[in-house]
Amino acid sequence: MPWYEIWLQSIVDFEPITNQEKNAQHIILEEAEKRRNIFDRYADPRHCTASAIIIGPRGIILHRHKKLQKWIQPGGHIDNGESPWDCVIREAKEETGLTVIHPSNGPLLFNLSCHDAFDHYHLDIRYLLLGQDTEPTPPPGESQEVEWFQFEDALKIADEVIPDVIFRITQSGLANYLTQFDSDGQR
Ligand SMILES: Nc1nc2c([nH]c(=O)n2[C@H]2C[C@H](O)[C@@H](COP(=O)(O)OP(=O)(O)OP(=O)(O)O)O2)c(=O)[nH]1
Repeated sequence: MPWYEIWLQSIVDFEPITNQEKNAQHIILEEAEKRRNIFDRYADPRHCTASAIIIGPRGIILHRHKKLQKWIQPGGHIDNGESPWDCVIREAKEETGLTVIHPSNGPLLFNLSCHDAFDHYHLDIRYLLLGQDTEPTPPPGESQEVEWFQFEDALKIADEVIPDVIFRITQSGLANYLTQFDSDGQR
């Protein structure tokens, strides 16, 4: 995994803005120190997942997770050898049908969360992705409930993740930046 050291350094460099993020950073670094295979979902019940925080002129994408029956961001388990930043592009495409990209200066780590997930425990690494202003087209088999939400509506419907994420979007000035795009995602 040639990208592993870059990933690890990005977790070390991450600047938490909430206690939840700070605790998650601590847990992920502790696990990474113990073993290198934290991306392998079959190696240990405690493993990394990756999530896509997709934002665009219409706000943020959420989907109603089929098993959880909760509105959360797209994401999932990381394939063997895949980097978390490639994983989020793949999962976003598989779960929403949208074309999404990383910001022009590279993958942007945006939130960390450790949570119970059925019989395992996720160390979830969340990246900001940019989506164009088009309708989601989830393929058959995936949750058909995928929608753009204005940030204030996302706060009402989604779980605990979204307040931290929207706080970071607001703090960074990204919300203002997004309003400068037209419906094709062009400046
Ligand atoms: N299971 C679960 N996932 C969560 C929660 N909160 C949360 O943000 N997620 C995110 C983390 C990952 O991005 C994604 C994991 O979804 P998943 O367990 O269905 O994984 P998957 O898409 O790879 O599907 P599968 O192969 O396990 O069926 O959901 C939660 O409370 N439980």
